[in-house]
Amino acid sequence: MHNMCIRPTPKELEEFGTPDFTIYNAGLFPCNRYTHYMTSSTSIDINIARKEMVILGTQYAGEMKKGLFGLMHYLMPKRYILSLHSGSNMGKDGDVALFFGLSGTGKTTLSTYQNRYLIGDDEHCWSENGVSNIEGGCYAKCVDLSKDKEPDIWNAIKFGTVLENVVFDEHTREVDFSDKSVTENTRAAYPIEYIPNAKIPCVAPHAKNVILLACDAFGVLPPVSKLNLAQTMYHFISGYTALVAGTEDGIKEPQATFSACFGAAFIMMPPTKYAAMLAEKMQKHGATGWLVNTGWSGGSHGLGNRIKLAYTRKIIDAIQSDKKTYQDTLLKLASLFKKNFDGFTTYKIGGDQKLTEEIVSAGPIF
Ligand SMILES: Nc1ncnc2c1ncn2[C@@H]1O[C@H](COP(=O)(O)OP(=O)(O)O)[C@@H](O)[C@H]1O
Ligand SMILES: C=C(OP(=O)(O)O)C(=O)O
Repeated sequence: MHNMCIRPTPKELEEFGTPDFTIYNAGLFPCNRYTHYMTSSTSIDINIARKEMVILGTQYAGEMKKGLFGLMHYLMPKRYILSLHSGSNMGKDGDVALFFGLSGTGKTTLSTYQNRYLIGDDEHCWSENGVSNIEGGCYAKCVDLSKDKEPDIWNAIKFGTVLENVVFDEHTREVDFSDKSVTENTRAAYPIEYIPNAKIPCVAPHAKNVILLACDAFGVLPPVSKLNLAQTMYHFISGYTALVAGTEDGIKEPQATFSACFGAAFIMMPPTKYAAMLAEKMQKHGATGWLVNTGWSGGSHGLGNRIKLAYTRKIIDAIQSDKKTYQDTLLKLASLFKKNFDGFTTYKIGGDQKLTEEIVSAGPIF
């Protein structure tokens, strides 16, 4: 957990005073499952008034960071700051992208990219001043991690990184990232500065692209869709993905799920409150919404394949590429179509003029 927090300097520690919030983690000690409403031997309890969180019956580091994230979803909107379950990165020109998505949809993988500055992989705030990371580190899934596909995450696994639930050879200490015998949810927790192009401090201007990630297991969602503001809100409030084997226990086959604001477990107020704040910020700062499918194509899970990471990266590159060149080329080609078709508009196609008009209007509209 220390790795994933913003660590105070020795000077700041001297003047630290009383903590704002205290986590009591007794992960080895189970909760009493016979307590009213308790469904397992694991419990995570937050008392906002007492500013305390108690964790029982789980040693998963994710509960600490995500527990505090829930708290931020309560505290930040009260200060008119929007809390976001998203990754974020920034291009060389200062263009910021947010990657919303449920666990396993690609927030960490896609925000960590050698061509762009990493702001953070999971928990952000969007205020009047721009986007900022809540955390000081990343929590990457490392099941089947490979140097070729995710070089930055691979290289971040060095002295000082904590590997959780991985299996390794006790003699050589070599990790087998393909071994899922403890769980599929193997993790690497590292300070954000272990990613070479992380932007420190992790603050950035307002977002230009809001990318909603969905890992669709039905194979019907297009790889990418451009959304207008209303569509962005629709998908933000819906929070669709397929749960894949990984973070949540008991998921063997992908299952469709909807989790409001891509974080139903963390939000403390009605989803529409966060959606209204997001809409206002997107409008004010001219951000464009996108829905990117990082799941299956060519058929549902079992028939088709998961879209290759390299293709998703190219799609996201294209979203953020020079839109002016694209627009100019589009207009050029559209005018060639128009010029060519002008020759046909003097003919009557079919029985009456109506059909001709319909056909002409089916061409490019400027
Ligand atoms: N097309 C794809 N886009 C993004 N991730 C993919 C893709 N195909 C496979 N993956 C894998 O899916 C996982 C995504 O996990 P992660 O980035 O940690 O998600 P999140 O941060 O949203 O929980 C990684 O293991 C990644 O290698
Ligand atoms: C840490 C978590 O988030 P993510 O899987 O999105 O990294 C989690 O959901 O347990």
